[in-house]
Formats: sequence, structure tokens, C-alpha cells
Amino acid sequence: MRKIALKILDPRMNDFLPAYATKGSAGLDLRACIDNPITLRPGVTELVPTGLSIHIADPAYAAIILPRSGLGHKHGIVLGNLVGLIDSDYQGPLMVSAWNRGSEAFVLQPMERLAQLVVVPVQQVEFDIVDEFNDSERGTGGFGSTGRR
Ligand SMILES: O=c1ccn([C@H]2C[C@H](O)[C@@H](COP(=O)(O)OP(=O)(O)OP(=O)(O)O)O2)c(=O)[nH]1
Ligand SMILES: [Mg+2]
Repeated sequence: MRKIALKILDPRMNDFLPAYATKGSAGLDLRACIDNPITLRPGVTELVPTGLSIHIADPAYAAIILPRSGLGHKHGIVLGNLVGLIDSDYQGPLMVSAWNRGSEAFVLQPMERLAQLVVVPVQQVEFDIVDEFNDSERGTGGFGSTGRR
């Protein structure tokens, strides 16, 4: 497995190091490293610290922060930025933008698992400026051009 540098910013996180829940898990759960419960009223977005920072270092990787499906589906707790992107050179605290898109208040408890981190490969590119593209099967068709069925 690939190693990534991890800083523990809050000593409570020593007992909650991010780990894959099962052998096949893609996501590492991120916890709300807060001192007191936070009430997320409907429509509200709060930036929540995770008590951790990572330095991926290799530009061929990034990490994304995704909602947990249970919180999102049952309680409306998703991400204010929809998806968080962690650059390989980012060294600051990992933060989760928690958005209550639901219609009921949600009380976020200290150290509760709030979101998940997925490390993904990234291909950086450079551009080759052209006047015309080579033909492709799709061409410029998009936004439903292939129909619905
Ligand atoms: O949910 C998130 C999203 C981003 N970040 C951190 C890591 C990322 O590398 C950095 C910048 O994120 P992004 O590039 O998405 O934000 P920006 O608004 O473009 O800010 P910047 O000008 O700092 O790039 O913020 C988080 O901690 N949590
Ligand atoms: Mg940016």
C-alpha cells in the first residue's frame, strides 16, 4: 500500500486514526474533530475540522472528500462544496464543509464520522494547441444527444 504523510493536529485523533473499514473499502472515514456538538440547521453549512492534515506529495495522486451515504441519504448531511479536492501539495488542515441540505436540524457529535476521503490517481496534462481535432465518434454531441433509452 502507498504511504502518505499524516499529521495528527488534535491528540484525540490518536485513538481514531483513519483506516479502511473493510479490506475492500475505498474510503477512509473522516471525523468531526470538534469540542462540542454542532447543530446544523436546515440549509446551514459549517466548516468542520478533522484534526488531521495529509501531504500526498506526489502530483500523480490527489484525494477527494465525499459524503457518507447514510448521512447524506437519511439526514441530508452532504458537502457544501459537493466534493472536496485535496491537492497533492496541500499541507493544511483537512476540513469538511458540512451542509445540511435536508429539512430537519442535525446534531453533529464530537468525533462522529462525517465524510470520507478517497485517494485517487491523477494524470496532469499539458496542452497541445490545435485548430481542428481529429474526428471522433461523438464529435460535438453531448447533453443527451444519444437519447434517454
Ligand atoms: O473539502 C475540502 C476542499 C479543499 N480542502 C483544502 C485542500 C485543497 O488542496 C485546498 C484548496 O482547495 P480548492 O483548490 O478546491 O479550493 P479553492 O477555493 O480553489 O482554494 P485555493 O485558492 O486555495 O486553491 O483546500 C479541504 O481541506 N477540504
Ligand atoms: Mg484551487
